Amino acid sequence: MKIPVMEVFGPTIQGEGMVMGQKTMFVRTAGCDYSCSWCDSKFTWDGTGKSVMMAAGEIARQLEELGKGAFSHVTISGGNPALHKGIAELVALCQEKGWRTAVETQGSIWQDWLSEIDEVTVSPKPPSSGMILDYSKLDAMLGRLSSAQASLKVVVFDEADFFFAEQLHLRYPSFPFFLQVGNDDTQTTEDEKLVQHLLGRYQWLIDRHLASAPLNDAKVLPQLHTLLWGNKRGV
Ligand SMILES: C[S@@+](CC[C@H](N)C(=O)[O-])C[C@H]1O[C@@H](n2cnc3c(N)ncnc32)[C@H](O)[C@@H]1O
Ligand SMILES: Nc1nc2[nH]cc(C(=O)O)c2c(=O)[nH]1
Ligand code: SF4
Ligand SMILES: [Mg+2]
Repeated sequence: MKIPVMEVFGPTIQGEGMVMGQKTMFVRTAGCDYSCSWCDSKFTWDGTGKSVMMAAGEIARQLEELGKGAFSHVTISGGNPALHKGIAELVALCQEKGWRTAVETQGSIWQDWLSEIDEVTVSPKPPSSGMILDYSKLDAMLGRLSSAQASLKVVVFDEADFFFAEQLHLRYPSFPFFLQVGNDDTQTTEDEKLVQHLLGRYQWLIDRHLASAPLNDAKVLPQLHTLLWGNKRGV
């Protein structure tokens, strides 16, 4: 079963969440069941990007060509990769080749292949996104994943988002929990200004976190790739 692929890139470093700093390749699939107001990857679902239908074998070959043997980890992101059943074959192929796998998803759709992923980042969307979380779907997904394998990551832009994060962590206390700085200017090419602005937002999120008892065990992280390369695609 072919997979709609938006881009294959790397090696780069995982700039977010539970394995930040890990050298990894990226496979970015097309399509999303959400439409977050601040999505930094709108081109995967708003019609401005072009996807290609690829078989798992073709994707693996492209990863090998780009990675030139200097990688051992593949991250599948999107859009929502959990829209695509065909990713099962890609995951199996990565396992055969000895590559660890990670996925980025918002937690709205289950696929059996998620059980096979080494690091699943589930990123439920806070109020500022404009999306409404279906807790029953998230309960079901986290019920099928182990807390050694999965983590929760919440992007925070404001107080309401922070409160949402606190409630989420209280509901699922066994899963490692990450707060992530929201990028509110995903269009700008003025990297210096963006970095200064995002570091300010990081400072705000840290200060907010330090005062929050429910989030004592959470970790607060920026998007490292945005600090390094701004809003550039494919890094
Ligand atoms: C583009 S999404 C793709 C995967 C999946 N749809 C999801 O949202 O989890 C990858 C990650 O980027 C985060 N993200 C998207 N836009 C962002 C922004 N403007 N600032 C910070 N993080 C953002 C998402 O919350 C998610 O954790
Ligand atoms: N370097 C890097 N790290 C990332 N972590 C999550 C990403 C994503 O867009 O899903 C991403 C990305 O696009 N680039
Ligand atoms: S769920 Fe992820 S890819 Fe989909 S719109 Fe939201 S941030 Fe973008
Ligand atoms: Mg991204």
